[in-house]
Amino acid sequence: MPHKRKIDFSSLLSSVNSSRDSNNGTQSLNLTELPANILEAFIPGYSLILRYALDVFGFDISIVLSIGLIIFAFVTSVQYLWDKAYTGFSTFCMSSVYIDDSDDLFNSVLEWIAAQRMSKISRSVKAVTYRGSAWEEANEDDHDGGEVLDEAGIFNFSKWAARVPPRYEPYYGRHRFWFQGKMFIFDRSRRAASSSQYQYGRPSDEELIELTCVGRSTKPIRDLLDYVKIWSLDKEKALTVIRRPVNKERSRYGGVWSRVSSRPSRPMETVVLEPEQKARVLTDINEYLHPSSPRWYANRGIPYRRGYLFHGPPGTGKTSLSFALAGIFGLEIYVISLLEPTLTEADLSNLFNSLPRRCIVLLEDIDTAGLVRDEKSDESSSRSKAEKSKSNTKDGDNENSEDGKEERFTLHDLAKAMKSSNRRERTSDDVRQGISLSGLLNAIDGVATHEGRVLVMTTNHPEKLDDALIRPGRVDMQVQFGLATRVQTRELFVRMYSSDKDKIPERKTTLSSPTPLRHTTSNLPNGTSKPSVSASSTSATLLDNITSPSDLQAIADRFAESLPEETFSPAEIQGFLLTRKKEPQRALREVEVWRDGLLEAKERRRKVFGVQ
Ligand SMILES: Nc1ncnc2c1ncn2[C@@H]1O[C@H](COP(=O)(O)OP(=O)(O)OP(=O)(O)O)[C@@H](O)[C@H]1O
Repeated sequence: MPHKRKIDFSSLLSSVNSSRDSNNGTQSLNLTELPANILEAFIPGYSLILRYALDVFGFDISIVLSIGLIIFAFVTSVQYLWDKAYTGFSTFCMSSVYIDDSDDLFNSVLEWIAAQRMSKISRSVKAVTYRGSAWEEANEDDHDGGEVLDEAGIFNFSKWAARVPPRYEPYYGRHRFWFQGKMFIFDRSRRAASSSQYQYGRPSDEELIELTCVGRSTKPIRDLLDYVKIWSLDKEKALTVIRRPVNKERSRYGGVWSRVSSRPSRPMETVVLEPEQKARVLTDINEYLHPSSPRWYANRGIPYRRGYLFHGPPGTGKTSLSFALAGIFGLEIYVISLLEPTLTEADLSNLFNSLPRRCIVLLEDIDTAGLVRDEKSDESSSRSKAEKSKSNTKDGDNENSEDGKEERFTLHDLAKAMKSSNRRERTSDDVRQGISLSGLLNAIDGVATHEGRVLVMTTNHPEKLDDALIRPGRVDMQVQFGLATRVQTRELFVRMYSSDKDKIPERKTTLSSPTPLRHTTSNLPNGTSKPSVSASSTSATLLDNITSPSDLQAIADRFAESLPEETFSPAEIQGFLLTRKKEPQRALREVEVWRDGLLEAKERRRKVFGVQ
């Protein structure tokens, strides 16, 4: 029989036992004495409980406690040793890459991880409510609203949204996963927010992802990140990312960009413009963005920047073309409103200096921004503007009316004028304090860090702009947008009644226009490359008793003939068609009534505002 071995805890318990008399004169303890001595020190009356349990149940709980204590000590020391060994191993034999939550990669990695098996089988995941954009929710042809329509056939958005499952991503902590035969560790952690970081009025914690792999090189992780970037790009390749300056109420620091959304890239052919007009802009930007251009500019000492001024009445496609350009060239679009009251010149300069290598910066409604020079230069610039305004009237078009003072009025003009005057009343003082003309010019000219960007400024009133703002070098090409011509009206009609599956034939567009463009003036000679913009054949959707695509074309012709040339903006025509979006025949029937009503309303407003 093996002899039961006594454990010598004498040194451990010497302090506890110092007051205790030893009956047999030895310091050795048995298992029952061990917890009694220790627990006695922590739990007053423990020996009484022990004796009571022994008397009543005849069971010595000290044995269980002793064994428990030994197991606990064993596990703790193994864990301690393991941690030490792991720390040593990871220090010398593992590599890590950290990704901050302010980086785009953070979301890409999270999304990729969420799509992996590891997130599906993990027992510790974070559920994130899916907040997709409207366009992600359904296709146009998903007509079976079945369960989300109420008895009256009304679409209920809450019901619809409730059907979208949440996204599951790994929770904070370490998670292992395999990629291309290698093991990686994904560690997501959170750092307490500093007082400067606010989101929705409360401090927002910062998050960090650590990707680790075995080996002394980060190459496998870099490969993984390359893969994730391409995965993410493939997913988003049809999207245009839109960024705006971070709202100062959310962050103490101004002059920082944040991603507001991404939306499907606007196909160039959905912007109805003169093909030559599009071609000229496309060719110019295409040449500018070519990888060999920076060297070309550098060799000639020219700052590598390109600026465009899109001007014309409201609703004629200036913003639409900017987004379509971003889509076609795969650029992100950075939108700045100079009317933002909290925007300072320092912020503006930071924003420009933190632009990526290639992007489109969109400065909208630049004329309403209340940019001012000192009074002297104001006078001289207004003189020069008056002269320019006169010369513009020579161009005719829809720019100015007979007396050369006011523009032709449209509903959009009216809305815009009211909006602008409100804005001016509300913000002119703020803006004067915030952004001056020289502040904007400094930001645009800036240091070399934002070379490579495409600057697009839009305005309804180019004649109000200071010459300094639109001089060559700051604005290299001006593009004038006009009210809808008959051809454009026709195109808008056909596009409206064709489904996504159908391709609309675009009027032939190549990137280099052989004929000079009436509406476009370029300050620099144009490019050489001539990639072509696709023009495909079509069939239109059959709607509203239209039996063939040629019927649609015929109706479109009649529709276009019903509207006077260059009187309505594409936005106005689109607005009319949208309210009859599945009924081309009805649109044709009702267009004359709409036309007369709108002309009358414009006339009335013209009289009220005393505009010719
Ligand atoms: N040339 C066009 N081709 C296709 N759609 C157009 C065109 N012009 C305007 N639209 C439509 O009208 C709406 C407004 O257009 P957009 O915002 O591009 O006009 P804008 O000229 O930038 O106006 P604003 O000067 O008021 O900012 C958009 O929904 C757009 O689809």
